[in-house]
Amino acid sequence: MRALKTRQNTDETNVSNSSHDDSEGYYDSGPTINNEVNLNKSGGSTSLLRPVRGRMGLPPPSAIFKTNGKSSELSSEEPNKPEALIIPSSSASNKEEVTPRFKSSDPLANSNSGSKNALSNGRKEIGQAQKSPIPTRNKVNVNPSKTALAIDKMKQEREERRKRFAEARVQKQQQQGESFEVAKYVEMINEIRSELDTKIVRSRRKSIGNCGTSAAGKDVSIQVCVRKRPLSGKESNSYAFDIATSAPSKNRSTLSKVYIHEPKCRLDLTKTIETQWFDFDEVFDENSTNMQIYRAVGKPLVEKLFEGGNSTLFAYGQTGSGKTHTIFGSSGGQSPVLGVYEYVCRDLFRMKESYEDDELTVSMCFFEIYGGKVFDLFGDKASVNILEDGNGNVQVVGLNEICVASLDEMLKCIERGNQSRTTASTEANATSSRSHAIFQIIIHNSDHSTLSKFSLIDLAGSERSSESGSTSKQSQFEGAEINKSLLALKECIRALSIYGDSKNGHVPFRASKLTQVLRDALTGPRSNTVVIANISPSSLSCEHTLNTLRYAGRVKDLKSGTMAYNPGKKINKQYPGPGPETPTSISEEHDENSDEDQITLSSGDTDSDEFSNVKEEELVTPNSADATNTSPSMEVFPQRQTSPPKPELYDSEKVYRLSFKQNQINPDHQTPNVKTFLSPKTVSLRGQEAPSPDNSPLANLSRRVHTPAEQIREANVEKGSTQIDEDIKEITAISATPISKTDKTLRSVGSTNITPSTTHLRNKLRKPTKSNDATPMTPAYAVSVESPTPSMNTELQESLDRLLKQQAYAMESVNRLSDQERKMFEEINRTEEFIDYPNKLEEILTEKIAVLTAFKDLVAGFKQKSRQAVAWENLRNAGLE
Ligand SMILES: Nc1ncnc2c1ncn2[C@@H]1O[C@H](COP(=O)(O)OP(=O)(O)OP(=O)(O)O)[C@@H](O)[C@H]1O
Repeated sequence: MRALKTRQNTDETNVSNSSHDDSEGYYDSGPTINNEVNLNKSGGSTSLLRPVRGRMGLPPPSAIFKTNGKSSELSSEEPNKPEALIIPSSSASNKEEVTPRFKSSDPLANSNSGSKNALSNGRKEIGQAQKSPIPTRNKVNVNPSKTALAIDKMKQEREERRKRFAEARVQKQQQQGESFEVAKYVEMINEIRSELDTKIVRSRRKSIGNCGTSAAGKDVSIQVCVRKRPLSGKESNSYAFDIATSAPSKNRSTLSKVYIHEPKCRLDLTKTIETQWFDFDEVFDENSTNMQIYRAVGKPLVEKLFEGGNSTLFAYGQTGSGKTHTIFGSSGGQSPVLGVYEYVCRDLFRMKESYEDDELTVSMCFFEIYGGKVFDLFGDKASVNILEDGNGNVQVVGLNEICVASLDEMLKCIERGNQSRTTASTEANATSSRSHAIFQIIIHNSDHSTLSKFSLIDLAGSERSSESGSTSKQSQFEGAEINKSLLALKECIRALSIYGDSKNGHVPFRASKLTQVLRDALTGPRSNTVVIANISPSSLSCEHTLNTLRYAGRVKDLKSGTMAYNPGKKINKQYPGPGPETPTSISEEHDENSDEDQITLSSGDTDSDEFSNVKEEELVTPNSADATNTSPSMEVFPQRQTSPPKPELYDSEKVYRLSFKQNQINPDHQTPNVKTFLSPKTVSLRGQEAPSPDNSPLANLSRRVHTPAEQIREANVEKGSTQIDEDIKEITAISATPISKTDKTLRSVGSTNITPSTTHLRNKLRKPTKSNDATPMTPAYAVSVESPTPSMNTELQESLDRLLKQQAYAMESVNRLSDQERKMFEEINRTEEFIDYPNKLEEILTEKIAVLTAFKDLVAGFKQKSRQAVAWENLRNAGLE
């Protein structure tokens, strides 16, 4: 406080303080007298000198005063001689400003601190004047003292601290909310998984082996696999949870499945899990290793090389899903992980040795496609061109092709090339590949002709621009290029699966550099392709995971060949209902007219009896050893499928839904191609007698699973209901009785009669009622006013008009709300689906309360006005106005 006061006084006297305090801690030593600044501002000459005595009775030090540039010295040897202040003669205001503080000839008589400070300042000024004989002119620089600065700093720190605490509190609340939601979702997913454990339906492959036959009669082999990586630490920390369940096939005669449990939040804030499944040739879970993947899908490709077939293995998936980890391994972490490429190289050299007689030679090239350009990773990232020769063969001109004689040599070269890759750190991945990397191993015959080619491709991540978190032009350009090339690749693969090769139909290889360079790898006489769709299990990446699986599904979803099997459309036709002989009850419509059902079996696959194939379907347990255990429970997926399949869902894709509100599940109500997946809890509920004869949605509220937020909401609704009842009572009490009867004064000027049709209003608020009750609410209040005097009449009439207008508006709102309400109940009755009634009711009631409160205020205001009017009239009558 003292310091502040000092500062205040300092300001008043325009003393500019220096930086350090005196011994008392609130004086600043070394002030510069700026009196002259203030004084000289007025432009007048010095006309008044006022005495200021030193504190503690000490004689004031001598001081130098400036009067319009002239200085005069006061001697300290004259103690009674007053110190001087300079007041410009021409400024009366300045005189007044300074005079009161030095009015008393003895400043010690001034007991208030302000005076003391003024005195002190005066002394300091003088002292300073001694120290600084030549004060700076026109310098207005009020520096706060150290203490004041310290206080300011403390204040600032305190505010920051509070802000931090508030933020932490909000964050904690959010986290608690999130963790609650996560726990609920995880619980539901686990419930589904436990069901799946015993009831996974596995589709049988139509052919065994990799080869199929295209519509054009060519051998086509495309295998599509899915690899799920483990949840990363970063994802776990951000409340992500595992939404992917892999159900690998136990034998090669059945397809594997991957289930994606998509967390959903409906408009009414209900949490649901929608489970979709996809069939693939292989599904690798989070515990699978690169070696297992190589053994399952890589090794057959290497073997094919020595038979003269081209092999291509590429990893596709969103950024950070593990493509590079799969193809090139990871060098980070405690133990480096070998990529599939290394296993390929090892096996290739091992197998080559067994072909000694053929004198095969191995060469390799490594390049990347970045931003639509090709760069040689074995040639210092030199840009190379892609050209087509006269035969239509694609040549990468200027690409280094290194001949290698040993495995070590090969691995070293690859490592060097790998280090040249374009990577960058993005939000999703610290070492994100920004390009498609293509590593090719070429096996030459002894006459240097090419026997076969193995292409290992680490594709750039899909969804690049959104995932990278960058909005720069560069990243957008990268994203566009990547997605363009990925789309082109998919289209080429699909076209190849139909036509066999580009001679029988158009295969859009020229659509991108990626497809151009992969042309010969994909179109060789016996080309074999394996697509590994890498997925992240994180709930935060659900959308991307589904996109990846759809992409992979499209690649797999061929009209002919190995992957042409479409279980979704065939099963139901063969198994119309559950029974002891029927192993599954998945209900899907069989479209007999659809061409897509005509499966061309691969060579060697003689099983053309689709019915018998379906019979062999198994129910297997993904996590148990007893993979072929058939389950008699056929009622898991109820069969009521009369509508056509949902168009946006792919054929191989199935959807289940598990609702958070388990008692609301109606198994008979299904949207097309969507199954309600019943949890055990639901089943038991359904098995019981109806818990309440009242089937209204309100009756179901008590049986719901409530989140804390919902409980609060419901409490509010209850509060709202009570309040609205009270409001109605109050309005009724206010307005039902004519004011003229209750107010004697008013009777003398007229009467105001407000009659609300409360019964009607009550009925409206007491929904639910019959859905056909569409009678709109008529204005419920009739107000009439009579006033004896014309002046009163005008005034009253005006307020009455206003009131009536507002009343009409209020009634209109009530009517509108009632319609909404009615619609809501109609919807509930029609769909029998759960609708979060409390939320909507709360909304409606809140609005109604607002309307009624406003109306109540209006009535009160009007009554007040009427009373005033009456009072004025009485006064006027009494002649007192
Ligand atoms: N199966 C797995 N097991 C353990 N860690 C994995 C697995 N798959 C991926 N990872 C880890 O996840 C991170 C991202 O993987 P990776 O770099 O391979 O992703 P990517 O799909 O190549 O991404 P981008 O497209 O951005 O290059 C790496 O740290 C990697 O080690």
